[in-house]
Amino acid sequence: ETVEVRQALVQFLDNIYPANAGRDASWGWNLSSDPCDARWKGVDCRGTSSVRKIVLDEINLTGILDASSLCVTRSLAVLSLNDNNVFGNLPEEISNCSRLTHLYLSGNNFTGNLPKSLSRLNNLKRIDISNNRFSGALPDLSRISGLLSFLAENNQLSGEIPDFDFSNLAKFNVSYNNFSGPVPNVDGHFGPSSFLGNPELCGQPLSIACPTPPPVPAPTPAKKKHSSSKQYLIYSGYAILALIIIFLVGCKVFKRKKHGAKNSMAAENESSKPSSTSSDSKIREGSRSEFSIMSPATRKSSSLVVLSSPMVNGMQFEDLLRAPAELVGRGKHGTLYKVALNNSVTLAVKRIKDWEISRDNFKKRMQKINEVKHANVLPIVAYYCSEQEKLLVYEFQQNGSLFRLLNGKPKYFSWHLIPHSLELHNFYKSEMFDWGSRLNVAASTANALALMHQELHNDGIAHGNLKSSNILMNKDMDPCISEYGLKMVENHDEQFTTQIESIMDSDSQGSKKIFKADIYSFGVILLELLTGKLVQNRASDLANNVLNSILHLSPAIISLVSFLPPPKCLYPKLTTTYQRIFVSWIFQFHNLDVSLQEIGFDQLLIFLHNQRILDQTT
Ligand SMILES: Nc1ncnc2c1ncn2[C@@H]1O[C@H](COP(=O)(O)OP(=O)(O)OP(=O)(O)O)[C@@H](O)[C@H]1O
Repeated sequence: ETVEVRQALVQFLDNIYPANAGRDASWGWNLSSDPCDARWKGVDCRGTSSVRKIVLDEINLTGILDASSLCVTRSLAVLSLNDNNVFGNLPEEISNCSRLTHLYLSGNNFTGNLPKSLSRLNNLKRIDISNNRFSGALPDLSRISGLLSFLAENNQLSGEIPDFDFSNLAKFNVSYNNFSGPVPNVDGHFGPSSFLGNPELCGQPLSIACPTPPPVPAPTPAKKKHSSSKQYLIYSGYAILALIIIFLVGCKVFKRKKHGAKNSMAAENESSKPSSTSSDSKIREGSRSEFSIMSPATRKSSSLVVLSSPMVNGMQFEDLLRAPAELVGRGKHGTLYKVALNNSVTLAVKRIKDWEISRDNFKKRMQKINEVKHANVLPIVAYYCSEQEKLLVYEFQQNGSLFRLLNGKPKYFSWHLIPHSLELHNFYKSEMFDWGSRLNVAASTANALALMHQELHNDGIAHGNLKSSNILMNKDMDPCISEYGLKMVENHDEQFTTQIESIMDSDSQGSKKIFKADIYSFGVILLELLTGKLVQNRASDLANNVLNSILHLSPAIISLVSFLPPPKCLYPKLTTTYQRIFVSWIFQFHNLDVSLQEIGFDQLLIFLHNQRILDQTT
């Protein structure tokens, strides 16, 4: 180890076990020896020259955990301090130990909140903080997609239990804390013993039923994130839809009263329409049927445009209004409802929020998008636009999204391409989302994106919000890009844009940025496809775990990714940058210490194969 690491480790031990507290000189842990060569007590370097494990269990440590010093040791994967008397907080700086896979702090006197930064340790597989005095809410550890165990019993933690991915957890225990609210859906994976001793916790698998929530009025934007309960979402979905329906039906009744029967559905027939604005005319020219739900005076501001689609041939707005609707989810840019029409067609209706776009521009935009067809882009079935409301209608895709595929509801597939460990590999083997399928998703999405970009470049319409939940799997399990063009460049958050600029050549201004943002986002999807891990916090995950390591890559290694489809079928700009990211990610992700310069391509493949990293592909 370097002198800097040695110094930092000595500092760490001085803080957690002060020299005057009776520590044994034979332990090493001094500046004159190397932690690996001299085998410092509790240090394991596993045949390499860098510290991988520090295990200091049951040795009466009586100080504080100095994470700033500890995490100078970048290679640290396992930290175990079980059954000591370590006190104070778990510091935010623990997130500097970015390769940490196992964190065992059970049986100490830790106090205070768990640091939010814990959720950035996305290599973590096992966390044990049981039998301490931690308090406050849990950070959102559901972001750590490879987590196998979370043990936090016998603390003073409070708030609601976040929605972990319980299907992936092998061990989970939060008993004897102060958690409140409903137990998240554990899908039968864990019994009551994991939750006992939290007096304000309710719902399955505990025997205390939760109070039934009263029907909730339409939530205001400020309230929207406060509920995590599925039931609440469903109720509020019904409430919102009921309000929309009442509003729209009210408008229709008003229109009928005022103008008599002649206006009621006359506009349904295109030929019978009165003259309208140029944009309305354009829409009719494009073989669409359009009908209004407002009085003629406001018709322009509130019409459902049904685009030509055999699936909903003859669908009328009333059909949409009458059909039962279910709230599927709330995204950053709106709410999605599943609407079942009575002719067994199921639609997805996206209600977009806070999009300040004029009615005409919205229509033109939808029209342009609709003109470009690609088998891997989900077509818009219909749209609706008024001052207050924008709705987009798509065919509902029963097979869910790529996000879901990768994040593992077993109903579909496992999220593991490259198994994190043998146990998980075997567990999920039967329903693997195989490498070939992933390449198909990557190539089809790239081709579709390339075409959309090419055709819509002059109009400045990029996707704007490309991510794995917007890649839907159609009935043949082929990917379809959904919600193309629903976000404009000015809506991008600053951090995201800065991140994009830092990795792309910075020749672009204004609307070009959003095309680059798509390419960046596509890279994120590739990473997720390759690793099976979510890249949720784009800025930090990518910066910390991926992009930094590109700098250390030997160009020869790039050829490793020859298992990708031929470059011509991928979007050309992706080939170099993302292949580099791919390879570096493999190394980062699996904590591999190999000298990239010294190892040849063939050897590398064998090495990765032996490490069970490429066993899907080689
Ligand atoms: N046409 C569709 N068929 C089936 N599921 C869909 C369809 N469109 C979206 N979904 C799914 O519904 C859920 C909610 O979608 P929504 O677009 O509202 O959220 P999001 O994609 O997470 O966020 P954002 O608002 O940023 O796009 C997501 O899981 C998404 O994959």
